[in-house]
Amino acid sequence: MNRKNKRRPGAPAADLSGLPVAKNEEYIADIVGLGHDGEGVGRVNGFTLFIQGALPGEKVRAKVLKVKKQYGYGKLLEIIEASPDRIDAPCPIYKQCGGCQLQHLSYDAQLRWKRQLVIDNLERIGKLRVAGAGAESGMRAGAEAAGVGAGRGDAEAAGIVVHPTLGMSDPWRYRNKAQVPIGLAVGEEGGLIGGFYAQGSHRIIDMEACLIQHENNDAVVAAVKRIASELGIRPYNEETGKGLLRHVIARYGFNTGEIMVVLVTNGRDIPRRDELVGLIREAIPDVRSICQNVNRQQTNVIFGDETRVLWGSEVIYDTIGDIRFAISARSFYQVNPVQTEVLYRKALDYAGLSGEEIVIDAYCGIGTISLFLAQKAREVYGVEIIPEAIEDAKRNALVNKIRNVRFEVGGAEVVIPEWKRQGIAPDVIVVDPPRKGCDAALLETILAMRPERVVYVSCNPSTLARDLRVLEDGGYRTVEVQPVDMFPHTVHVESVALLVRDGTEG
Ligand SMILES: C[S@@+](CC[C@H](N)C(=O)[O-])C[C@H]1O[C@@H](n2cnc3c(N)ncnc32)[C@H](O)[C@@H]1O
Repeated sequence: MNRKNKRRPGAPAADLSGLPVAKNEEYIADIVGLGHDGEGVGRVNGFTLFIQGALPGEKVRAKVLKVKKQYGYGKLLEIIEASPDRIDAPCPIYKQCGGCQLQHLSYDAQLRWKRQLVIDNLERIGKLRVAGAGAESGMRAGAEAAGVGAGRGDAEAAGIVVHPTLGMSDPWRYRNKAQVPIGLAVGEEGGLIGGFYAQGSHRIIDMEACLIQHENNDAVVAAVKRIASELGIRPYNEETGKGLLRHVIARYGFNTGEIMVVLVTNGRDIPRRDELVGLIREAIPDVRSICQNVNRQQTNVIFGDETRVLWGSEVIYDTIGDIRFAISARSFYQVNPVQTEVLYRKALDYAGLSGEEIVIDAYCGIGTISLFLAQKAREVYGVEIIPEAIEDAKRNALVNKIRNVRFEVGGAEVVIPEWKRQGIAPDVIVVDPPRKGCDAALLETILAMRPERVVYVSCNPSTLARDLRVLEDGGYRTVEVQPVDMFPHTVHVESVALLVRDGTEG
């Protein structure tokens, strides 16, 4: 269900009379599911009300804030019957901060919900049949719980096996990267604040500690805020486009202890730059790299195109398994290193390599999955759109003495068709696209190349489901999907899917 539909200018307002709820009135709602943004999906006299903070299985009292023809939004006023899965969120700023959405749900229930979200998307968007897909009790996601657009499930075979989500034994302090917008403290001359944007807004909530962030990243952000304030560095103002410091990015190598600090600035000149660098080095002894990224655009995009080293190395290193990775300022590197290893091992397992295969790793970033696969394949080809990431990937191959890999910069949808023209015939294609999923031209090329297996690593179950449908229609069968909890306490779900070409064994 598209909850963002806007009325066309000039179109008549929807007739909301006769609906079972009215704006500003209070109702008792039964919560029957959890929506994609972690909100409770309530039912009031058959009408759907999305209520932030309510959990499946609960009975709540809510005030209606907004009504549309098919659904509305309510504010949680009282929990009349609480879910056994409800817990007290440990973070003191959980309610203001938009970073986590599920801290009030027990971790075990979060894992169950994430699996259900994957199943719901496969069924509803992909029209795929999932083996034994009875909903986890009370864990249906938004549209499904509301009974809108339910899936047909028209795949032939027994259905896709969706495994229980692989969670963390300690799901806190797992992030290796903090990306913090900087603003001006209200009423305090010159003081800088930095934290998260409040949910659904661009209002910065100042934050000293984030419970899903590694402690070192908290310390780096706090130090940079303090030092920049002392040196009189002005924060960037989104509305006026004035001011200098936009974001502070802290990256921490969990297995090496190396730290990178990136200052994203609205211009090249940093006043008292040498003092700034000296004070950061003094405050953070394990820092290995201090970089500046220049972004003069009035945009939500964090990074600009120009990055330069202010001090130290242009990369930091980290390890996953026994492979060492160089990571530069703008390169994508999975944020949860513990679960990354779990994810990559599953991708490797699904690739089913014997040492003889030609493999393509599309959207390869700094070559993390490529290098994992190369240890078990004849040759791996990686493609990635960010040039610095490919430089990192090449360096990573050299550092790890892995020679059977070839990396190329460019859009996967452009480079892979070119590889096809050159006669490269992969046995396995691994894709790990951004949230928007695979480009249609890439899916077409995969179908034309006819690899035996496709391994699809996804951070967005809805685009995963959409793309699996295309691959299924083109002669592939989705065998299994493994959700991996890379982002505990948030609504984000990572999964890895195995597809085999029709007529081959899964
Ligand atoms: C989810 S990340 C995966 C990276 C890598 N596989 C990993 O696990 O670290 C997606 C990557 O796709 C890259 N990307 C985005 N659009 C692309 C495109 N059209 N072609 C190739 N790479 C692209 C991004 O820069 C990013 O590095």
